[in-house]
Amino acid sequence: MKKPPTQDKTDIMSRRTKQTYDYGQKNLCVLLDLDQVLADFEGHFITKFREKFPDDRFVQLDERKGFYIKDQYEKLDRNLGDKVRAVYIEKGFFLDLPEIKGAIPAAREMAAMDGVDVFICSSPLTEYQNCLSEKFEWVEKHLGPEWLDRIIIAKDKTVINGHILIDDRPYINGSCKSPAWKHIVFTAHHNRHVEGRQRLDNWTDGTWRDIIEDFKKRI
Ligand SMILES: Cc1cn([C@H]2C[C@H](O)[C@@H](COP(=O)(O)O)O2)c(=O)[nH]c1=O
Ligand SMILES: [Mg+2]
Repeated sequence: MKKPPTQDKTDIMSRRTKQTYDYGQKNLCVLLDLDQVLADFEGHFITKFREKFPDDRFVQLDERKGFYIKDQYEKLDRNLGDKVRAVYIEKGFFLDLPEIKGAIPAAREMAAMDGVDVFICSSPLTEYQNCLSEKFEWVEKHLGPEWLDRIIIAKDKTVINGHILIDDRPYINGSCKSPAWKHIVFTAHHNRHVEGRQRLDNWTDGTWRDIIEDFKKRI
């Protein structure tokens, strides 16, 4: 465990987070996914897909099943895969994602809680050219520049340290078979068929506070 700083309060790391030092107390480290937890990827996708390809078939949100939109559209028509991809690799797609209702005030309140550190943990598209910088821009625009230091970009979230990961992707696999975090599934249309998981259904009914308080007692 890191030793407490001697006197230098300008140390960059101590400004970034309520840093955990070895004072005998620990902060709860919460990892928040971005797409479909803070930002409405699926809703925005349908809007843009229908604008761009008005004559094509599409999947209503309440018929979504499975994480990858592309896979489900390809089952409808195998030519739709490239069109799906064209929608979310387009410049501006990630920047223009609307907020998930209540997510921004909840993230701010969570980050201000005593004994809690919050990070945004997001996977980029392999076609990163627009997506990567726009994720940073989105966070700056919706949460503010001070959150830029809290962004973790990782293709493989299993290697990231933290106590909780709130993420809509129901199965998060990677090279670490026993990730440090407990996965709380953030409910989305595509994952509502998945059973037997601890969930957070929304940011608006206040249940997120109970989850955080519960985990604070456990660390
Ligand atoms: C639904 C869906 C998502 N993606 C991409 C979009 C994002 O870059 C990541 C999701 O990242 P997260 O950190 O797990 O939220 O996956 C995609 O390529 N195709 C899809 O259908
Ligand atoms: Mg997600």
